[in-house]
Formats: sequence, C-alpha cells, structure tokens
Amino acid sequence: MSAALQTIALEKRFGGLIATDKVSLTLEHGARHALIGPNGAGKTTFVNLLTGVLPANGGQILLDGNDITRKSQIQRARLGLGRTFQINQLFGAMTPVESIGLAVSERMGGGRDFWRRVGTRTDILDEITGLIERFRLTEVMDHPTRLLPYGKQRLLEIALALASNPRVLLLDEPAAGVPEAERGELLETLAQLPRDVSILLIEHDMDLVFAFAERITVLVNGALFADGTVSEIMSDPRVQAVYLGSDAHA
Ligand SMILES: Nc1ncnc2c1ncn2[C@@H]1O[C@H](COP(=O)(O)OP(=O)(O)OP(=O)(O)O)[C@@H](O)[C@H]1O
Repeated sequence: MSAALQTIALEKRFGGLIATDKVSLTLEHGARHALIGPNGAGKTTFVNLLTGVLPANGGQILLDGNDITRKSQIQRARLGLGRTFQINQLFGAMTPVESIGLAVSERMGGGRDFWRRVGTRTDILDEITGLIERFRLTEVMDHPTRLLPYGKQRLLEIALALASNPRVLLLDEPAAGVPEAERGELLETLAQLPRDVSILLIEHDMDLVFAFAERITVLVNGALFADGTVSEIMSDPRVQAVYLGSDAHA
C-alpha cells in the first residue's frame, strides 16, 4: 500500500539558496508525524511545496501514490490534502457554527442556500454538531469569532480544516500564540483527531511535539537531518546538539 503522503528528493531553490534540499519524507497512513527544525531550517517552505503555494524545482510529491507535484492548491485540497494556517485566517464576524456550517454544507452539497434548507438536512446538522463538540466550541458556538479566546480560534481553524474531510492534514504551528493556560485543551483535542486522517504537524512547541507525535523528522539547512520514532530522536546526540539543546523552544 502506498504512503498517505510521500516526497521524493523534493527541491526548492531561492536564487542561490537551497531552502529544500532533496527531501524524501514518508507520511504513513494514520501517522502522527512531526516536522521540526531550528529557525530557517525550511519547514515553512516544505509545507508550501506540499500544498502547492510554491512550485518545486525538482523531485516529486505523491498523495496516496498519485503524483500531485504539478497540481494547483485547489486540486490538492480536492484530492484530500487539508491544512491549517500559521496566520489566523478566520472570518471574525462569523460565529463558529456559521463557519463550520458553511464548510460542511459546501462539502456535503448543501451549497449556498444551506441556511434555508438546514432544517431538512439532518446529516449536515449532525456533522456540524459533531465538529462543534469534538473541538470544544459548544459554549462559544454563537459568539463572533473575533471575540473568542485565541485557543478557541485555533480549535476552530482545525475544525474547519477537518470539515473538508481531508485524508492528510498539515497542522502548521497550531500552538503558535496560544497562551499556556489554553494549550492543554488544544493538545487533548489534537490527540482525539480521527485515526483515518494522517497528520503532519509542524511545530516549535517541543512539549506539544513530544506529546502528539509518534514519529519525528528533523530538517536542518533545508535537508533531512534525522528521522525516527520520538524516543530515537530524543536520544540522538546529533539532534540534541543542533536542536534540542538550550534552544529547544526557539
Ligand atoms: N520567498 C523567499 N525568498 C527567498 N528566500 C526565502 C524565501 N522563503 C524562505 N526563504 C529562505 O529559505 C530558508 C528557509 O526558510 P523557511 O521559512 O522555510 O524556514 P522555517 O524552518 O520555516 O523557519 P521558521 O521556523 O523561522 O519559520 C531561509 O533561509 C529563508 O530565509
């Protein structure tokens, strides 16, 4: 069986700078896999290559064995590649139930007249309710998004990414900007994401990485530096030297 997502010798250059240096990474089905690396290691560039924000200069990207290297962002999303964004891209005036409702009804064929027909589509309503509960948004579901605590906004972003029913989900720094007090809820929610979604987490917060991931890939200077189970990476002296030393949260 082919991997959920695979890159083969993926390459990106910005002029003379090699930001992604022939990276071959395999995301297995059901994976809880983290991508880490010091600042400037090339994590954001790699995610932008995966999602089609940037074109690759070389190599291949396979989604479930299908070559998506030249596909557009929208085509990749339709084929099952979901993502969250580092920068908050939510509609501040909409409530969580409206945002999730729209995302679910788009996918399930409710279309734009969803709000008129919502009473007749129990399947859509069940899905919306399920996402609101799973992402602990019940108490704030009818509050404008811009007034929500930051941690709840991040939870809503992940709920929206999941609403499109991705097979592979790229979580791009979900804990960035989330206060310490709200991180526990975020972590518990991430731990409960469905296993049929394969996840690649890009994250600076090492506590979250070690709690969430089962496998870790380390990038340094754009190249794959180490790849292994959490315990292998934690005990690798080379990784400790370049990354997990005193600067672990950089
Ligand atoms: N559009 C661009 N043009 C030129 N150089 C770029 C561009 N985007 C990124 N780079 C360079 O590519 C390298 C990798 O950057 P990237 O942002 O992918 O790293 P990162 O691991 O995501 O870093 P951080 O953790 O700080 O976000 C850096 O040296 C960066 O300066």
